[in-house]
Amino acid sequence: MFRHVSLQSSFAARSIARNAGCRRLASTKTLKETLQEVIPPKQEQLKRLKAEHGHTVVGDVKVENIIGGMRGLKAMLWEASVLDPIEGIRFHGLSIPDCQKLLPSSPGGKEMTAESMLWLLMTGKVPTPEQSKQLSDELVERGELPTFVEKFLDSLPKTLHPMSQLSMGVAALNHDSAFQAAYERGIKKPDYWTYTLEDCLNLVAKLPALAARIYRNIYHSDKSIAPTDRNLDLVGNYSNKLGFGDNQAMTEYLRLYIALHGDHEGGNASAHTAHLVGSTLADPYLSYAAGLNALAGPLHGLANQEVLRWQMAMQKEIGDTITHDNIKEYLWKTLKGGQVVPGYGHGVLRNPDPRFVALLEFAKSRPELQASPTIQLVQQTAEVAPDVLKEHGKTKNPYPNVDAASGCVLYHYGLTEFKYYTVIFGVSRALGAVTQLVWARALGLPIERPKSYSMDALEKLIKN
Ligand SMILES: CC(=O)SCCNC(=O)CCNC(=O)[C@H](O)C(C)(C)COP(=O)(O)OP(=O)(O)OC[C@H]1O[C@@H](n2cnc3c(N)ncnc32)[C@H](O)[C@@H]1OP(=O)(O)O
Ligand SMILES: O=C([O-])CC(=O)C(=O)O
Repeated sequence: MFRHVSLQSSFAARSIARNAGCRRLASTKTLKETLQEVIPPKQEQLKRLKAEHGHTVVGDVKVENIIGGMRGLKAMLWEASVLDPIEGIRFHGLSIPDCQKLLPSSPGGKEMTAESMLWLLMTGKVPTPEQSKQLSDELVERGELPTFVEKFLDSLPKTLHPMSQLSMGVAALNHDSAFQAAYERGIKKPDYWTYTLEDCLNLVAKLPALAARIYRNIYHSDKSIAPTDRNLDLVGNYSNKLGFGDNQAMTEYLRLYIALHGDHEGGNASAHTAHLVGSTLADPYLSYAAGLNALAGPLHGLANQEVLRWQMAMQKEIGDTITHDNIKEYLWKTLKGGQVVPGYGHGVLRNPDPRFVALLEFAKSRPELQASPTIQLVQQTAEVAPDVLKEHGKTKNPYPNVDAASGCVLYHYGLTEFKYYTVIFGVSRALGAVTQLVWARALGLPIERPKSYSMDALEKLIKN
């Protein structure tokens, strides 16, 4: 069903893969040193594009784009990943299986680490295991929360949604923003990116402690949180702090989940929001807090919570004997009730989401997950829903997206509080959002300000 990989992206992937082989032997440069190396040629590329092609037309703007949520408009610069409607996401040209093969894992594990994905997104290069480990060590050093943020989180009511708590906690971290302080001192534009990088690394480093504290506060009233283990990677510590550190399979799943959800080009609502807010030179904490608020919508990241809620309701109604026919009936009931089927459809993808495929492959590789009724229901639903959605006739993409699968493994391993699931997505999506913030400042991108029209003004424009 998958279209052949485009020549350009397979060429990029082969060349990154070849270079990865060389670099593994050679480079011990830090992330910042690597960025100092890769930023100048990109700045030159942007200058060239502006000078030579500033007026080249690459698409039309139709009225349907304007009234259809800007769907299909080629209107943003985003370096780290590009989404193909059929084959899905590529990170600097690398597909998900490429990344699984090439990106370093943690000692004793098989899944790529968040640090190695962050390195790839930021630099376009595959890190050596030493570089990935060195970035882990750097993040561990930066990972403690300010005491006032801990107290602030502890004071919030348990009934406040975990995503609201995450967004408020991230916004509060701006108390110590290096970018904001430097801006107030009066730095020059070419220096913006280094202070932005400083904030971005601090943000990524502190997210596990922040997100785990929210989980423990809401769902485990004893408030005990594991201390940071300096030998572990970012996700190893996150899993520990959540209380799942003794479950190696769960920790590996979290590594895969967090690497895969890291970036999905620029136009998705969370990434775009963080980019838009960042374009005003609001610091990375405020920018990403805004992105998290977009992620908390049920048509976007919150869908992973909705999938489990919907699936539980289906299980309750159907009972123990689940067949394709009664799943089909439940799907029709949902659609006829005027609701969307969570975990299906997509703004850009027109094929099953390769992230959904990768997460289900993980489940298929472990016997205890294969036997899980929750995971079996996800698989059975994915066998039935596309035909129902095609017959329903509205959805442009009747196939499962990542949210259809992401929660079921968490649920099986005992993280059953599904209102928390989007927080894990929020820990992950920071990887792509902060990468763009660093690059937007390094490239000197301007404040975002598209032109809008009223319907009357649009009609006038059409007549003219
Ligand atoms: C990580 C992520 O954000 S992945 C997406 C997570 N979201 C979900 O899973 C929620 C369910 N899916 C949806 O609501 C949509 O498919 C979206 C929001 C993801 C994409 O929206 P769009 O780009 O507008 O989709 P599309 O162009 O196919 O929509 C056409 C129609 O089909 C409907 N439709 C799309 N997906 C579904 C679905 N899963 N179930 C029922 N109807 C759907 C739309 O609501 C729309 O109806 P309308 O004409 O009455 O307004
Ligand atoms: O790309 C989108 O619009 C939604 C999505 O899958 C993501 O952000 O991961």
